[in-house]
Amino acid sequence: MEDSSDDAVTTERLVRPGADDVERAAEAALRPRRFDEFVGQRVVRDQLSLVLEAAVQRGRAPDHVLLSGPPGLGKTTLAMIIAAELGAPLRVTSGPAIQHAGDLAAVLSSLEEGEVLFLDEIHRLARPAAELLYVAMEDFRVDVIVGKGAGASAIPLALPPFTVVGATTRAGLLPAPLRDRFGFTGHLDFYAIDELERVLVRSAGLLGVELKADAGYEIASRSRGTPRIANRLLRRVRDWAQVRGDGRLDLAAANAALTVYEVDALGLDRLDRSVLVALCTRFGGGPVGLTTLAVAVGEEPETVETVAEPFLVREGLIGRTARGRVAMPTAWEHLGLTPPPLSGTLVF
Ligand SMILES: Nc1ncnc2c1ncn2[C@@H]1O[C@H](COP(=O)(O)OP(=O)(O)OP(=O)(O)O)[C@@H](O)[C@H]1O
Repeated sequence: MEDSSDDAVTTERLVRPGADDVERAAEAALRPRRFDEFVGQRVVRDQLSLVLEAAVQRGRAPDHVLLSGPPGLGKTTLAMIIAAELGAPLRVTSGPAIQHAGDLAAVLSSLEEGEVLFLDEIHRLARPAAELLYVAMEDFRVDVIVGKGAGASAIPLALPPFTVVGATTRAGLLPAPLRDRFGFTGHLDFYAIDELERVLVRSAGLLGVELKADAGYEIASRSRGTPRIANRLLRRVRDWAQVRGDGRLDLAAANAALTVYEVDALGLDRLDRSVLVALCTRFGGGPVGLTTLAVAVGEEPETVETVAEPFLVREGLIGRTARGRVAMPTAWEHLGLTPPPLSGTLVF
């Protein structure tokens, strides 16, 4: 299939895990529709398919499902697959989209029997909406408030059975009573390189391009364990091959394209590298405070902390200590620098 929604070229960083609406539209064409197309996450997939199959056999709506994990790993995709496997309609909304409990009451009271309600970023639901939701999940009822002030009264409205699929990047932020209403919780982990290679082969097929195995490996290893990033890099390599190359997605094209887009062998981009370079060359590997480090790279501390650091810490390139950020031995190695004699000694 040709990718007609071409294409979410954005000025944001290429290796960010999240996506805006434009990019989500481009992603839609590559989204797996059934479990057998969904690569990796074998444990969650097996457990979930059992939950669904059992519910289908009983002719009942399955337990509510909570999916947790970092952005871009397939939570929305799984929610869509759940609805497809159940043959049920899917309603999509998100915590931030629901401003008031009344908004959620309106959604809930219009659900059809068996419908799947996907609530993205469920941890961002305001407390009154969260309270309304867990009553609805447990008792299949919403209390509709009629009137105002002292004369207001609650009229219980029965709801047909439905299934909530909640997605969150921060499961720990969910109020305990809401978390307890989910009969099944699945945690999605970062993907291995060979799994991302499979994602890429599938996506290349859907985009109607041939991806050479070595190019697939190269793109996968720069994709930070995240299918969304893998697909995004694939689209940029395809651009390069079309405009500057001979159309083939081979290793040379992958390397050249990812050099143009400044995504290095580990999947670090310019911001990540400038943090590492500043830490190693200007502060001798640290420890250095976040604010000082941010000034050195010309960014806000929040940007360094939330955009660059999570991956650098996850990859063991930098460490956070009580006295500030430190470069780990792998950071020096990655930059091709020699650490000073005492660096790597952590003082916690
Ligand atoms: N297991 C997978 N197999 C194949 N493709 C995948 C898989 N997981 C995700 N993708 C691809 O990555 C893209 C992003 O996935 P998805 O939107 O489901 O992530 P998410 O976890 O919901 O992210 P967010 O938290 O930002 O909403 C999808 O469009 C899909 O094409």
